[in-house]
Amino acid sequence: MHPQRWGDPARAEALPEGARGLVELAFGLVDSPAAPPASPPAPGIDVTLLDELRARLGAAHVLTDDETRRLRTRGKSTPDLLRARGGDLTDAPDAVVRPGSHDEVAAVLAWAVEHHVAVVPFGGGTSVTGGLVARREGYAGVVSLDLARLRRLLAVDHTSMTAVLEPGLRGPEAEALLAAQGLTLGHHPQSFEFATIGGFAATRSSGQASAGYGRFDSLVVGLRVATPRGDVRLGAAPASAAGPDLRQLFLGSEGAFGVITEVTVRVRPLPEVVHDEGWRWPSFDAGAEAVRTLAQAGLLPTVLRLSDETETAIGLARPDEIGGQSASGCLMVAGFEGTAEAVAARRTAVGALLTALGGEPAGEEPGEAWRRGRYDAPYLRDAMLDVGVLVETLETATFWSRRGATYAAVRAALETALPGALVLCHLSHVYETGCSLYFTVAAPAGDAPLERWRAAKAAANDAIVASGATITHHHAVGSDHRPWLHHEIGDVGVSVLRAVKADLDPTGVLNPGVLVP
Ligand SMILES: Cc1cc2nc3c(=O)[nH]c(=O)nc-3n(C[C@H](O)[C@H](O)[C@H](O)COP(=O)(O)OP(=O)(O)OC[C@H]3O[C@@H](n4cnc5c(N)ncnc54)[C@H](O)[C@@H]3O)c2cc1C
Repeated sequence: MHPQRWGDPARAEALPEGARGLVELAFGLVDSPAAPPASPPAPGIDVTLLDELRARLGAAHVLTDDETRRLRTRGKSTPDLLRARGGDLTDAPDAVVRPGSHDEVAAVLAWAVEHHVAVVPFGGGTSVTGGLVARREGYAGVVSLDLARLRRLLAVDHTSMTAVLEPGLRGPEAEALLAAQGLTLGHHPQSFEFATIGGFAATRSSGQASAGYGRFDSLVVGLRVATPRGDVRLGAAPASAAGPDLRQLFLGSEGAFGVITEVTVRVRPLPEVVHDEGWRWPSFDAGAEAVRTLAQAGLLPTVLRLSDETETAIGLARPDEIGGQSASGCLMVAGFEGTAEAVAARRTAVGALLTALGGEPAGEEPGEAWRRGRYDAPYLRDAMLDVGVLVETLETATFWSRRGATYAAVRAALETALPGALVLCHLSHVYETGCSLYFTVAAPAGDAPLERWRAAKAAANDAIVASGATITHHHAVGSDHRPWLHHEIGDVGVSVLRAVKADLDPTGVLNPGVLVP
């Protein structure tokens, strides 16, 4: 991972020529290169404490060099990138520890409790909500607990169609191990190439094919978690009436309740056929009604996303990448995966319903173009930052009856806070009862981009909670959304979270300042 940009350093690129003209027209171009990579502050932890850990894990797995710590500093939100580009590494951990087993994770937690050191579980480092920035005050130091050595496929049950994965496996690594067994997990968030199995579980991630495969939390059937109070194993059966489902306490717990060391997931056969296609709608409202109808008819494709008018127009301005012939209306992408027979049957049924609802088929190219470029947008964000354009995303979910009001309220909040901004939205992650709304914002970065974005994001968060929607559908709470969580779960909900935290992590060493208000 690049320390100041998204993804593979070899793929860092300047803004493509076609997009450059568009950006210049909309915002102007201001050359804004990143500062040369800075050194993090010297480790602020007593070195003799680290020697204890070295004796347990081996010296090679307790690291304090600048490069290793730089790569474990914060996540990959635009504010994180802006701070890294400006040379601000003040949140760097004092050390990076890399346990190689569940027992070594437990040993690190015992050490942290004994010496009151804050521990930040680290998967792929792709958090966009400040999930990797622990509060430092009052602690003897902060260590990043990197799960990169825990990356095995531990077991496969072909009869029950489950697999046990270690948390440090990145998306492609997990898929490759499963593919060798003829299986797939089907979880493809945009951060797929770098994010990990443990991170997906700890944030309740949702992938681009969630309509067909389900959100990550719905794929999890079992968990093993190391907590400062001991080991927890959950998921004895596919379903259970043995009280509240405690797996749900750890899904989305963002490293604040324990470290997830094994994840048992539901798996599916590798699809025989993958087919993508586009549909055009006269308006976002018309397309959204069609999506609702599909969801409520039980006729969802595997992938389903609908861009609003602005996102469609921007996408269509670069037809080589997103596809389509007309800049008007809204583009829907539908993807189908499965056996040849199942895909054919579903395509026929979905196509008939969409046609009856007024959709116009746009052929395969828009869908195929989306699939080709589905992991590329984050690289474009860096290229935009290089020319002085602030780009960031945010997301929420709401019930169908409030979709229009939430969309309008968030859009208005962003446009008011950032005059001249382009606000794009797509609808994805669809349910019978509602959907998520995913916004992309582009605006001139100006002199104080961090402060301007924070104000805009706060306005959007206020609009989200005022409209009764969730503060996050899949990016998690982290430290960024924490001030808004009580609006969603109320005083009693907050005190339940605090009670769980106090019981599992009585000295508060796990990710302090993240999730729990
Ligand atoms: C460009 C980009 C695109 C993205 N697209 C999507 C998307 O499509 N869908 C989506 O859901 N999210 C998306 N995200 C957000 C992010 O990728 C997800 O939240 C992802 O699940 C984080 O996984 P990770 O392994 O990188 O976790 P990290 O960022 O390393 O950690 C995230 C949080 O989980 C905790 N954690 C990590 N591993 C463990 C563990 N084993 N046990 C306990 N706690 C742990 C961390 O302490 C932290 O609080 C995107 C982010 C970026 C930057």
